[in-house]
Amino acid sequence: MVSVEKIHIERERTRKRPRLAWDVAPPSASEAQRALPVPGDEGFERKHVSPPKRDDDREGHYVFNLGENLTPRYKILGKMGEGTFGRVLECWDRQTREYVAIKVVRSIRKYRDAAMLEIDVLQQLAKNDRGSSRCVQIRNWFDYRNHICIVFEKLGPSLFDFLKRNKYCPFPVDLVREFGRQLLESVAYMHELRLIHTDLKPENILLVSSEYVKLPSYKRISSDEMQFRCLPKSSAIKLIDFGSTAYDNQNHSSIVSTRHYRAPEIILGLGWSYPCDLWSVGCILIELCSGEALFQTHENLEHLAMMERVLGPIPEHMICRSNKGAEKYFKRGSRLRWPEGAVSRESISAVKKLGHLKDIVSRNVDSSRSSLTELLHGLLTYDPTKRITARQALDHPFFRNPT
Ligand SMILES: Nc1ncnc2c1ncn2[C@@H]1O[C@H](COP(=O)(O)OP(=O)(O)OP(=O)(O)O)[C@@H](O)[C@H]1O
Repeated sequence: MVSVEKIHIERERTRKRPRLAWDVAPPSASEAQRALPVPGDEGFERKHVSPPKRDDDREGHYVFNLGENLTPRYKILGKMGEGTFGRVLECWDRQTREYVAIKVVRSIRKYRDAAMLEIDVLQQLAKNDRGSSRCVQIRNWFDYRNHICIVFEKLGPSLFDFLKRNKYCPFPVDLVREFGRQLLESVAYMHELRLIHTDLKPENILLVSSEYVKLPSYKRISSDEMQFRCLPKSSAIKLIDFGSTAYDNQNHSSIVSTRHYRAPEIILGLGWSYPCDLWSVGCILIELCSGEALFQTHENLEHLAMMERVLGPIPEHMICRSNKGAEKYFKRGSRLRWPEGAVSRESISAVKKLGHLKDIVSRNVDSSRSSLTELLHGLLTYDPTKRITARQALDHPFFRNPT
């Protein structure tokens, strides 16, 4: 069995291409159905023929045209996203008469194997779900022309898509609280099943609905030009992308997570477990409140320097245990080689620009400042053994006593 470790690619911040017109309403169900015969009809398969077999592109992606069939059952309506593993297509399911999102995995052995692991995780999540897991639901899967296809319920835009579309205007703190609560519920659910997501980030948190409202913004550029901001109509979210999910008892690859959301124990080579997801949640909550990623870096030493700027010194006991690769980031055993180890002046000023956690929160949040700061300190605790768990976080006053 090929593990996700083998296919793990250092996930530097490669922001996804924008989803295609996520805010444009899909064609109405009746419109899509009108053109389509009813499943089960005699000759159904003959009517909904698959296109002639074509070569995949150079990266092993399935080549398609809009309006074609992906097996006789699914009609391809559009492309919703793209990731390392494959492309996600919006399709019409002729059998269930619903829109679905189908991840068509690249026809490369390691991605096919990883997709089978993802299916296994998705089935575990579905089996134990009592309706409140807030993890995307798998509807079906099949192997089509050497591409593993995973059929999901169709969701809306990601929180990252939403922020981007809003020109990185932050979400109001009450909405961040709602997102945070649901995100932690899904993380708690996964951890109780002994699963670690390892790739939590705003791109992997999807709004359930694409509906939004457009409100005048309080910031006016000039007297005749009113700024607008969009807010989702519903705060319901679900977690996606279980392609990097690990079982607690499995052998782990040493590097996981997308760079900006990567916990210090991973960078220091100390090994990782459930707490790495909580670190990512901390980074995500700050990003939702401020509109931008907290640790905007592509490099380990700069990343650690940023952490020290926001959160204070890294505990000595963690530095002492760091692996050979991470030793070079420290001098005299326990002090960060900073700023002398910086690669550029820009890097030094990027670190300097960051403030303490408390100041970052104060700059971006009007109410619940102290309880949010306290929660974030719990999530962004360096020592993974002392970091709060998802259940403890859900019990925090930020969620229990909103002001
Ligand atoms: N159920 C869904 N409904 C709507 N859009 C979806 C759904 N699942 C995925 N998408 C879109 O497709 C994109 C890619 O999906 P996903 O992250 O699962 O792919 P991946 O290849 O595993 O990505 P990565 O490179 O991050 O591992 C998402 O960012 C999202 O925009």
